[in-house]
Amino acid sequence: MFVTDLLKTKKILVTGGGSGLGKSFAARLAELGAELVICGRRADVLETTAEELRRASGAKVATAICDIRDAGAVDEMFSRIWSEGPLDALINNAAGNFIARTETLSPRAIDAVLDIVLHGSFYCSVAAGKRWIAEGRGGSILSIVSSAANSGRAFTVPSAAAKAGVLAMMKSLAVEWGPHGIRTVSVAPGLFPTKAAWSQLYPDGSKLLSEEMEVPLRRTGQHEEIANLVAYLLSDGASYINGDCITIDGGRDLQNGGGSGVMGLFSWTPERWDAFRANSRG
Ligand SMILES: CCCCCCCCC/C=C/C(=O)SCCNC(=O)CCNC(=O)[C@H](O)C(C)(C)COP(=O)(O)OP(=O)(O)OC[C@H]1O[C@@H](n2cnc3c(N)ncnc32)[C@H](O)[C@@H]1OP(=O)(O)O
Ligand SMILES: NC(=O)C1=CN([C@@H]2O[C@H](COP(=O)(O)OP(=O)(O)OC[C@H]3O[C@@H](n4cnc5c(N)ncnc54)[C@H](OP(=O)(O)O)[C@@H]3O)[C@@H](O)[C@H]2O)C=CC1
Repeated sequence: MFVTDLLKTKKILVTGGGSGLGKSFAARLAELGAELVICGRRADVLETTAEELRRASGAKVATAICDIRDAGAVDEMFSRIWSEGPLDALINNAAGNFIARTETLSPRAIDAVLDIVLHGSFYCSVAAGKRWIAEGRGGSILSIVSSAANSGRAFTVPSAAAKAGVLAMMKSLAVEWGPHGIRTVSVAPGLFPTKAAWSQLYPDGSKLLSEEMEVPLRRTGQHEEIANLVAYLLSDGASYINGDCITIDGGRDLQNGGGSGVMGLFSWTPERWDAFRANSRG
């Protein structure tokens, strides 16, 4: 659907690009000619993905091991990237999330999500923006948020709050950094199956409705569909889109608002919650 060199001159950092949706974004951007850097905490995951992408597209794909909760590590990563040439775009995709009753969350559990999603996205955005501004060059920042940023969402409250913070940051920067030629745009995905999201958010018994019935189009999203949107938004064709948030969810948010997708969780017993906690990542 796009010319094959749509992103040929672009160098793009995808945080959390080693797995899930970030990996699918990286694969599509590489196919369209972009040079990539993917970052995350797990070296083996990053290397395996980078090798796969290089083999499939012939693109230049670098990896950076970085915990984006650490502001110093983020700045070092950006200095290393810049030493080999500036970025044209940043995708704030890395995230952490899990279902829990909010009253049971420890401070560390709250911080684990807020630090990755809100602070991590903030550190990366500033690390990119200050370099672009100092050099008098433009750039684009794309953040993956969620419709919970607008509506809130029961049982994933730190994620909803953090995504709302990211969305406010993106809208604010659209205005503040627009005069520097820096564009921001957010994407709010609906249901796009990934191993991590499904194990952390949708264990058996969490839903009253089948996934398909939550979505007016009666199916979950395909990674290719959101990857194409991301590619377009980072291309020169989208050069006048600034500060907006695009929802891509088959109409799910219009049907469900912020709450009905979690109704199954209201009937969970404390034992059921303990069993989920014992089996979840982290
Ligand atoms: C249904 C509809 C929804 C619908 C919702 C739809 C909205 C979709 C929007 C977003 C979707 C996504 O983000 S999907 C992306 C999902 N991907 C991920 O989550 C991958 C990355 N996740 C992670 O790395 C981990 O899960 C995470 C806990 C966040 C960070 O790991 P760390 O190793 O840094 O942290 P840990 O040391 O293990 O844990 C930190 C603290 O968190 C606590 N903790 C960890 N898991 C916990 C859990 N399940 N319940 C309670 N508490 C938990 C630990 O006990 C620690 O607290 P103490 O015991 O006090 O020390
Ligand atoms: N899948 C879906 O249906 C939906 C997803 N989203 C959003 O889409 C994005 C991708 O989610 P998804 O692909 O499902 O989840 P994944 O867990 O597969 O992806 C998250 C990525 O972020 C990385 N990451 C997590 N914490 C850190 C950290 N502290 N520092 C650096 N990297 C980190 C992980 O790598 P590592 O663990 O190696 O660090 C992983 O590669 C997220 O922003 C999520 O909120 C929103 C709505 C729905």
